[in-house]
Amino acid sequence: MEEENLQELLNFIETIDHTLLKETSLDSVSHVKQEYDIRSPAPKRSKTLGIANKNSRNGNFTSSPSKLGFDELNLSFIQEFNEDAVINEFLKIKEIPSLYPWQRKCLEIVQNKNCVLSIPTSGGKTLVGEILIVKEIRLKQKSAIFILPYISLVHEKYQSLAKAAEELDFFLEEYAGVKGQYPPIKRHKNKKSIYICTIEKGSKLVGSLIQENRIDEIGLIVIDEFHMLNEPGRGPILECVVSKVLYLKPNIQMFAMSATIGNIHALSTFIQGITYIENSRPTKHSEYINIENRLFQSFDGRTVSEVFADNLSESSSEIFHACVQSKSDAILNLVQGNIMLLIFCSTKMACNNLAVRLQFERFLGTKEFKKQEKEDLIEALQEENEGKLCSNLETCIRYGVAYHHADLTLGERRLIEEAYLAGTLQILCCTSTLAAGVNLPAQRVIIRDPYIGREFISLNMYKQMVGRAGRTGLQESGESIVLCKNMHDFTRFTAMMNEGPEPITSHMDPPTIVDLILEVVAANLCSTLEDLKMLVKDTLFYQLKNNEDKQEFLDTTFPSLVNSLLASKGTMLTQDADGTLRLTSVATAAVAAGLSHDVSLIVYSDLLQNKTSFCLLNSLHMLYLVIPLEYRIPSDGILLARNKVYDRYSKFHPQTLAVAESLGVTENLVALNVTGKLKEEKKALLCRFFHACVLYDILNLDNHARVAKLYGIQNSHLQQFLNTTSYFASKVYRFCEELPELWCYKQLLTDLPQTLMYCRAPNLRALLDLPGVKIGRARQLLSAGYSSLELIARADAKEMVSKIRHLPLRTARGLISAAKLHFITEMDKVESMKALIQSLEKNYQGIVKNQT
Ligand SMILES: Nc1ncnc2c1ncn2[C@@H]1O[C@H](COP(=O)(O)OP(=O)(O)OP(=O)(O)O)[C@@H](O)[C@H]1O
Repeated sequence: MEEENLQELLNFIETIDHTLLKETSLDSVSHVKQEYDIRSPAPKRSKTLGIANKNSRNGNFTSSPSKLGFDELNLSFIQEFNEDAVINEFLKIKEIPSLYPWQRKCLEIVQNKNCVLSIPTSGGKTLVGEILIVKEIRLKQKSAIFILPYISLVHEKYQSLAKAAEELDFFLEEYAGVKGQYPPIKRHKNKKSIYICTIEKGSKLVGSLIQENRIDEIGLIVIDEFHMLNEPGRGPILECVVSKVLYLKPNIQMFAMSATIGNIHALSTFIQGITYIENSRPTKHSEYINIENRLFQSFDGRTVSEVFADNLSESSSEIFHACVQSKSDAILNLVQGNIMLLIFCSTKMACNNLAVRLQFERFLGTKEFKKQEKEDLIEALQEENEGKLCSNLETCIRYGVAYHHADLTLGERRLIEEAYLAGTLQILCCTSTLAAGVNLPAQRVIIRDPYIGREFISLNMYKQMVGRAGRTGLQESGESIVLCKNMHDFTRFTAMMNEGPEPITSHMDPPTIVDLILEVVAANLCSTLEDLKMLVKDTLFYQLKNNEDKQEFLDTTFPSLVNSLLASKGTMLTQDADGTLRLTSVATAAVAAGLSHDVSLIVYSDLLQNKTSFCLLNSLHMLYLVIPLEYRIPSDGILLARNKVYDRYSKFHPQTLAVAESLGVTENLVALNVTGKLKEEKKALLCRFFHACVLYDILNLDNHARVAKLYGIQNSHLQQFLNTTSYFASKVYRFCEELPELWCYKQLLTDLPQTLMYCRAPNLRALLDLPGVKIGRARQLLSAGYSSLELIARADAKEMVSKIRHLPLRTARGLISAAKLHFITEMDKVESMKALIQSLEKNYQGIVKNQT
């Protein structure tokens, strides 16, 4: 018993964030708690008061009679368990006056059922998901998982829920990028958590909870953007989450939200729930299409009718004038006035060119508007980028215009988004990345031409873009205009509208279904072929087949797929004599690391191969191991300029040259690379090696801009490369942890993921840990005196805004709440540790007593 406790204590101590312990003593934690209104954990709730328990899924939340006398009852406590009170409390925190009628109705109908909610973009669906989560935590005392498609949205959600978490006393746990622990930390004092996850992390989280028999800690899974099922990469992972939960049949409600989709009923059949469709939007949206000097309007989102001079409504007259009556380019007329405008362009280059062009069209007075705020933004952007800022962007900003696309770093994009929201910028020329990943509103949305790159726009993406027009709380109405350059585009576009939303398909075909098989065998959900067949029936992939194909799949395709996993010399699965399926050690490691089966095989053989010739002269070979697969292929990933690579090679330190030599990278090869006359295999070797060199230089030269210049890489691409590599390194590390034959790598890779993640500014690591804080903002915080999370948690939002240039009040409040939450989470760890120490002491005293 003592040994177990001791081990538990040691494990626990391992999980403690050492930086925090260094930074914050126990005393200072309690100090912050007393002085800065960090709530103590809620009193433990007595079961005798009839708090909903496991059986509450049937929708009955009646309290069982209290064993306490009336006098002892705390009335506010009872109110806390009243559904309306909980909703109102949450709405108050979110500063939302009341629910829309459809939201109230939806909450009534959904109750404990699985549901797919479909409503046009910005209709208010996320709020319904959030209320369900808060109800789950407050009324049913269960934790909840919130799955979102992008890291940026996870950060946004974290910040928007931080205040509620602080006031309503629950934990927010971030599962995105390198953040998130599996299985999750068991929280002390019965406090519940909202796990805010990306799709991949959410799937792993659910898997780990099933494996540890802890899945009943979760009462609700909310999935935003459910139509992501349609994405080849992440769709199958999302499908896996749902199928695992359905197969297990735990007491978990699933609430999936989506913009309008074609086969919504197929999706609600898939999650074994109801469909809730709402077609109204809280704000009015006028939808226009322009072709040459003609204007069309759609009133129902499907059909279009032409707008003529004699049937102009008040709202359409300005657009009509801009597109039809004026002789100049429609876009130039549409950008006049002081309105919030998003202009979607098909390429990054088109965004840049348009932004530059528009600045000349803006009337001179715009330069004076929010002049100081614009200068502050420029300074913040320079701070983000080691003092540099593209001169075009700088000039555009002075006219209230900016571009926004993937060539900007995440930090730059965030600063531009904040400036737009604060009204410092009025026009953003952006690519589709903004429509999918960020919640920015607009009074007018213009689609410059209906393409994304060279592809014709999809209806789903179009709806996402125009959904930004007219957001609740900001404007009463919004308008969108698609500018078609020729009749061909116009016909194609209107035909697409007419056809209506595309149906969702499943991408979980046989190669990807293997990962599901491995996951469920690892989690002990399925152990025989028959179990697996039952599970497969719970996939969308299976359900979308016709009856004949379903039978063929179950009888032939699927069994032979499982057999192939057994047949390949037991690489992934083995089978006992009684038919029980087991994972091989490599497959177990792949599941633990979150690597797909095919990638894990490549990584495994690569690691074994490198073991025999590992060069320890410096860290270059180690970095070479964790280069993500997409950066090992010359045509993918960041393209390193060939001549720059040669220059860099010629200046390498002899030790680096020795590592190169040991990996087969010779001077001859690098010279041949300049001519481009290399075999694919050799090109791949150089591509991987020089990507490792980029990392090596970043870690040693400590100047990102210089490294970017040395290799001819864009700063934003360099940052993306670092993030991806850091994430991949964390997977490789986890993979090695599971396999004894890879023990040496485990020691070598221990700190690498974190080092890569924070290498741009290791001194800012604590600040960068706050969701959504990028390097520029962290530097600003530091120079304004907010050098630690403790100082941020203590800060006053208004004072912070006055000290930091270009910091919206909303962002400051979010930062302070997030910092406080950090301390609340750390205090929980400390309290668990204290409880463990007390139990150890008690046991030890017992032993001493027995011995004497
Ligand atoms: N009942 C309400 N009253 C006032 N504002 C609301 C209400 N419901 C939602 N909102 C606000 O409307 C905006 C859009 O709401 P929400 O994010 O829930 O919509 P959504 O349908 O999820 O949008 P998207 O499709 O972009 O994800 C938010 O700013 C939200 O706070």
